Parts: sequence; C-alpha cells; structure tokens
Amino acid sequence: MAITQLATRALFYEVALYPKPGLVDPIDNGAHHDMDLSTFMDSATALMPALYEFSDAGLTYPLDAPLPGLFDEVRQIGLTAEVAMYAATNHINTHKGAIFSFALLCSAVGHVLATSQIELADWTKANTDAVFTTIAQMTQALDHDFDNLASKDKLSYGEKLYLDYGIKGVRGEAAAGYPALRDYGLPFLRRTQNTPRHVRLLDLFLELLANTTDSNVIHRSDMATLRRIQHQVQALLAQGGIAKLGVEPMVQLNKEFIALNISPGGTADLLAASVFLGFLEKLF
Ligand SMILES: CC(C)(COP(=O)(O)OP(=O)(O)OC[C@H]1O[C@@H](n2cnc3c(N)ncnc32)[C@H](O[C@H]2O[C@H](COP(=O)(O)OP(=O)(O)OP(=O)(O)O)[C@@H](O)[C@H]2O)[C@@H]1O)[C@@H](O)C(=O)NCCC(=O)NCCS
Ligand SMILES: Nc1ncnc2[nH]cnc12
Repeated sequence: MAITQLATRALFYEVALYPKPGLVDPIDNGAHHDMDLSTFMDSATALMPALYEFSDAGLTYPLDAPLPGLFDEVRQIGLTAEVAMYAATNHINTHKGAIFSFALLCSAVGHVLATSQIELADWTKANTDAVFTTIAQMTQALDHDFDNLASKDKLSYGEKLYLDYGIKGVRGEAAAGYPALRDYGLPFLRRTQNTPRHVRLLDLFLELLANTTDSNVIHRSDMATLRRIQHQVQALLAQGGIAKLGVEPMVQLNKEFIALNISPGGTADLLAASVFLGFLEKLF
C-alpha cells in the first residue's frame, strides 16, 4: 500500500504545481480546453487500484523468472487502468503515459524490494539505480511494438512519430532505463535538498523539459519547435533557473505554450516519476 500512496501523491504533486507551461494546474488549464484540475484528481484517484496491482505484481513476481514476463503482466493491468481512467474523465486522456511509466516504476520498485529483501524505509540511491536496470530488462522486447506499423489502420501519436522521425517516445525512455530520470531528474533532486520545495519543483520541470524528447510537444508542433524551446529552457537554467530568476519566466513560457497550443505532457509525467522516486529516497 505504501508504494501506491507515494505514487498517487506524486501524481497530485505534479498537477498541483503552478505555473506549468501549457499544462493543467490549479490556476489555468494551459493549452487544454477539455480538462482541468478536477479531471486530473478524478483520474489519479481512479488509478489507485492499478498502482497497487503494479507494485503487488513486482513484489510477488518469481525472483528467478525472466523480467519481460513481469512487463507482460503489468501491461495487462495497464490496459484495465486505461479503461478506469477514461471512465473517470469522460473519455479524456489525462494519464495514459503515466499509467505506462508508473506500471514500470511501481512494479520495478516492488521487484527490487523483493530481491534486495529491504523495507521501503531503508531505500537508497542504489535501489533507485536497480529500478532503472530492472525496467530496462523488463522492456527488452518493447521495440516489437514498432513492427509492422506501416500496415496498421489506426496509429497512436507515438507510433506516427516513430514512422515519421524514428522517435521512440516513452517506449524509448523505458527501454533505456529512463535516462531522463536517472541522469537528470534524480541527480537534480539529490543536489537541491536545501531549496524551497515549490521553486525546486519548477526547476525540476525545466531540467526535465530541457533534456527529454517530449513526444507531446512534437505531435502538437514539430521537432524544430521542441529543440527551440529546449534551448530557451537551457538558457534559463544556465542563468540559475527559477531559484535565481523568480517565477516570471515560467509565467511567460506558459503564455507562449498556450499561444502555440503545445503541452509537454511527457515532461509532466517525468516530474511525477522523479517526485515518486524522490519520496522513496527521502529527498523531500
Ligand atoms: C506506450 C503507450 C503509452 C502508448 O502511447 P503512444 O504510442 O502514443 O506513445 P508516446 O507518444 O511515445 O507516449 C505516450 C505518452 O507518454 C507520455 N510521454 C511523452 N513523451 C514522453 C517521454 N519522453 N518520456 C516519458 N513519457 C512521455 C505522454 O503522456 C502524458 O501526456 C498525455 C496527455 O497529453 P495530451 O496532449 O493532453 O493528450 P493527447 O491525447 O496525447 O493529445 P491531444 O489529442 O490532446 O493533442 C497523458 O497520457 C500523459 O500521461 C504521452 O502522451 C501505452 O499507452 C501503450 O503501451 N499502449 C498500448 C496499449 C497498452 O499496452 N496499454 C497498457 C500500458 S501499461
Ligand atoms: N498537468 C497536466 N496537464 C496536461 N497534460 C498532462 N499530462 C500529464 N500531466 C498533465
């Protein structure tokens, strides 16, 4: 149950953070017209049973069995979770990517707890690193999702981006063991423990946006727009980020993203995932 609570809390931290460029938060709905804060609260709450099942699958998976089998198990749970999400949101996609990432994270956390025989209270960075390795092993065969796409009738945004640009989106992140979290999100949280929480979360958001190929930004605009935004965000970080500049650059980015109709939903999920792992490592 503890894993479920931390994952749910992380999803709430994400949507409660203001101002997030182009995204839903308590003050505005960013570039969205069909959802608001309550849609996300309804969705996150509806996902709790699945979050529990993901972690339970990891805790109880046979220790010597091949890890792709655990991925097959949680993907099935993920499909049921998507149905629960759409039922709770009146058919709006709030957390489809988050379901995928939290399926991997919660089950990998469960599996690492089982294999290392520790309690959640004793979680360390080494355990977080083991989660990333576990996920990479679980998703070894994920590239097969991209087989035979040319003959498929209906393609998801991620599948279209793969055909058009060779971009692997969230599947590529997972198969590489979440480098956005491993190399940026968690190191950022580890080195900013004395920064006030709100500012820290805003700079964490910028750090992730600058270093992730967010497929949501590309599908509503193009690759050149994503790269331009990332340069802009790198420049803010190089000047000391929100901790130094104050919140105004983030308010401006929000206006700009709304005008361009872009919404970095992948970055929002990675923020929630960083916070979740940060809770485990007691970085908050
Ligand atoms: C693998 C699936 C997630 C399939 O999804 P898809 O083929 O579309 O793959 P991607 O485009 O690669 O990504 C899907 C979602 O993942 C999030 N995301 C994007 N980039 C990254 C990244 N670099 N790292 C991590 N995560 C990333 C993102 O999800 C969030 O945004 C969504 C909301 O966006 P929004 O713009 O509001 O709404 P849309 O409907 O997308 O667009 P509009 O029409 O409004 O313009 C929300 O989902 C957030 O969570 C990407 O969207 C997975 O679903 C899958 O495996 N599918 C097969 C069936 C299955 O097995 N399901 C069970 C899975 S456990
Ligand atoms: N806060 C948010 N707003 C819009 N899309 C999202 N996807 C994940 N979190 C989101």
